[in-house]
Amino acid sequence: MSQTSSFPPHKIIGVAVIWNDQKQILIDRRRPQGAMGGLWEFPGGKIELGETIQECIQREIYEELGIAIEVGEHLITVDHTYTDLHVTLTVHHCRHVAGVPQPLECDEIRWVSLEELEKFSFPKANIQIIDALKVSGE
Ligand SMILES: Nc1nc2c([nH]c(=O)n2[C@H]2C[C@H](O)[C@@H](COP(=O)(O)OP(=O)(O)OP(=O)(O)O)O2)c(=O)[nH]1
Ligand SMILES: [Mg+2]
Repeated sequence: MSQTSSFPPHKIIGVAVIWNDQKQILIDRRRPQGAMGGLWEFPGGKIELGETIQECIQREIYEELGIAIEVGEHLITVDHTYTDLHVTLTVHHCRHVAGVPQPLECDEIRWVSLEELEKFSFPKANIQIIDALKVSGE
């Protein structure tokens, strides 16, 4: 029998950098319990079987925040290994289209400018995402 599982487990995550018309980005704070509890992140989640990354991002954002977005350009793909988890974060620029964001699966949400991102604590893998955003925003 073939063995396909590995350690640490690998999660493929679609991640959204959602922009509004004021050039602000939507970030959310993970719930205190569980992995990376209390840290801020860009909303997103695990890809499901048969889904494209774009479909995954659109679905996750509707589930987590109740809003409609347009998924745009790819920003960066980050591979990062935490102690017990390997993640591939595929990050796209997105545009807020409709609905008021609600913290349906997180603790808190905020619209922030690119400069303000520095003030929030993100997981380690996000350093590369934030650097890429700064470069693309220059
Ligand atoms: N959404 C998101 N996840 C991130 C970011 N940075 C980062 O390291 N991660 C990690 C944290 C989690 O281990 C993983 C995202 O998984 P998740 O827990 O939100 O996804 P999910 O709800 O679909 O998965 P699950 O808990 O049902 O297994 O990626 C980020 O900016 N946004
Ligand atoms: Mg999530």
